[in-house]
Amino acid sequence: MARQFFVGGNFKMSVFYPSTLEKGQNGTVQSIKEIIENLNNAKIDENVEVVISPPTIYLLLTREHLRSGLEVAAQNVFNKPNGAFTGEISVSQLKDSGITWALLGHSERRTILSESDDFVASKTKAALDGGLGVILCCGESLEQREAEKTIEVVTSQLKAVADAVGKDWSKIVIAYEPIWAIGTGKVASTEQAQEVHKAIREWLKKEVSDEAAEKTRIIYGGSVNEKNCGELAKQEDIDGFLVGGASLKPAFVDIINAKSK
Ligand SMILES: O=C[C@H](O)COP(=O)(O)O
Repeated sequence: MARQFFVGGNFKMSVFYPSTLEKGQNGTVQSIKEIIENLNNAKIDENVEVVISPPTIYLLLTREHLRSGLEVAAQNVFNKPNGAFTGEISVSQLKDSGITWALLGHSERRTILSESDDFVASKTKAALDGGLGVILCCGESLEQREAEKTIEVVTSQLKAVADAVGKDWSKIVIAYEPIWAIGTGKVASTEQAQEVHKAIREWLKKEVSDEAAEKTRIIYGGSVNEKNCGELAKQEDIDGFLVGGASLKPAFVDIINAKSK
């Protein structure tokens, strides 16, 4: 069964857009409007599922201006339904605002904010229970890769989620993002990426179900750009991309259309 190609744009804290800003600045309301307008006017392959993830403060603005058919993801969500949790945002608040996805387990949150596998898993469960789709990130550090622990690290991150959510992975998209490739310009080779994606699919088959292995989209993230996306998109187990820096540039559209180029 063909899996629908999926491309996510993770803006992180930035809304940098080359035509409006100097590099290093975070961007403005005007910058995000410009990015959205570019996407709204672009010719996008209708077979691709596109989800963009702006900083929290711009979620509503993005949803309001982005054309229908393109979805919006929060870069985080809390694992409790309501209460006194300063600074957090709930699943129901996202749903109420028309935000249909959450991006969870990004390595920047795992490392800088010390999010554990179990915490990521509990947030994934809360998001799924509340009806959101989840882009679930996993990936190894350079040290772990050099110690040949890549598959062990990635599958243990995924196992924590399987323990929490069980067998229904229909609303999870797995983003494999080797930490050493994020924002470094060092993209994983097509062989390196395909090898890990294949191993993740085998893990899904063994630990979750045949159906999850067959249907779950496994996307690649880490220095994806308009030049390297074509070869990566041809790999059997690469079902799309999670794009950071390049999602803030007009060429993001070329990455979205990588499969049909
Ligand atoms: O979530 C996206 C990844 O961290 C990749 O970021 P990057 O494309 O800037 O390397």
